[in-house]
Amino acid sequence: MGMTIVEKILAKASGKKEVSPGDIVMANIDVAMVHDITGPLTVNTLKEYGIEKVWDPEKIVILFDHQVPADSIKAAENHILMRKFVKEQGIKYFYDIREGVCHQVLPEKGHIAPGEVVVGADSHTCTHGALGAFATGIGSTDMAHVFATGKLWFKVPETIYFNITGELKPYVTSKDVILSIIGEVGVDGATYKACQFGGETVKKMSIASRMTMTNMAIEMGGKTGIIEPDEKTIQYVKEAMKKHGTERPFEVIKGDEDAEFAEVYEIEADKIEPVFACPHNVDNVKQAREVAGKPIDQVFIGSCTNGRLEDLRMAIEIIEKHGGIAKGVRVVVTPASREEYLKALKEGIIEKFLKYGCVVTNPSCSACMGSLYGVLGPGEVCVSTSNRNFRGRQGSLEAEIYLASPITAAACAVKGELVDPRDL
Ligand SMILES: CC(C)[C@H](C(=O)O)[C@@H](O)C(=O)O
Ligand code: SF4
Repeated sequence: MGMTIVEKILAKASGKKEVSPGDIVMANIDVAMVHDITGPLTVNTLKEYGIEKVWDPEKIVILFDHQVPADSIKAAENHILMRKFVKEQGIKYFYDIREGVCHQVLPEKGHIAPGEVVVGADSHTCTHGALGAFATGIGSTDMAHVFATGKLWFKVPETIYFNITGELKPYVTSKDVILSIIGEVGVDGATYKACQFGGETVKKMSIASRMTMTNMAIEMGGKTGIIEPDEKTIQYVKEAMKKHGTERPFEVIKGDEDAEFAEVYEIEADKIEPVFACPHNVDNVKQAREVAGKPIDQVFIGSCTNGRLEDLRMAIEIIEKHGGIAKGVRVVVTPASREEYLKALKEGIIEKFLKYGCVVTNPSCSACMGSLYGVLGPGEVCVSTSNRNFRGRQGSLEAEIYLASPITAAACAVKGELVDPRDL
């Protein structure tokens, strides 16, 4: 019997010819990432166990993105601890406060390649599956095991295949596709399963749009999200490696023709409409027209889900076309990384956001998780391009968050209320 892409990657990483769902394997890790929030616990756990040297200082990536620049004494202390660790261990790839959100920075700097096993102490590590890697979020203490040994055990997950075909309608993006899928599957419908996205619609998508989809696999319980690598993937990965001096050989792994899936969903792209994930769960998905008309206070455009250049471009186009944002609405824009910020700056996008009265922040997680900027007060309503709308995610437990695409979010900023972008 054939194997899926995930089974093949895990078989290779654990030195086996074949694996099946449910098998327990000990896999070699290619890339291990921690950030400023999860790193300190990993480091302290290593210390507790008396581990003096990490297994490979070139395979660990340490990055500060959640509280940057430090937003409290505690955050500054975490940064100090991690910088010291980086020095002591000779960690080769360390990105201090300036580079942006880990799930954008790792791919753009060439740290992710097809066929690799990537673990990150962050739940949205599944994003990297967009490049054909097996990538999953793990806890800080599991990460200490990885730092010490370079290995981690996995139960080989079953795979759900989402076959997406047909043309997306105007104003409908990959975010509407993934939100619609989560609405159908439910927040725990894919628990411990690999969510594989394929079909002609996915093939046509940019790498950025694909990342938006794999990013949210965890929001339906998925162990990972993954897309088989194609020419676009290989070109993206090679260019990123070349630009940043991270070149290394990699193997393009794809699933077998006769691979077996636990479930197959047939998704017709042309039936998908602009949607919102309504408070307070990601699977509470409604068509934009069903909830239109509700006044909003804030719009957040950014995050590892939708803070890339194409997202910023889509958003500013809508705002510009309609001559600006509604009075009384705050719009917070956070490019996902310094590189994406610079590209947007060069294209004049940042200048336009500023001209229309949006607040543009440094690349970070801040507004996405309500830590430093863009915190919501009781009763406030926010449209966010991020991936979570849980109670209290961006501040007050009494605030409401509606998740949407950058096009829909921008349309809401223009109108000052929830709206379907086609009805502006
Ligand atoms: C702070 C971090 C551990 C967390 C995660 O793992 O996802 C954050 O990135 C988030 O999106 O809520
Ligand atoms: S941008 Fe948001 S979802 Fe992504 S890693 Fe940061 S806090 Fe988590």
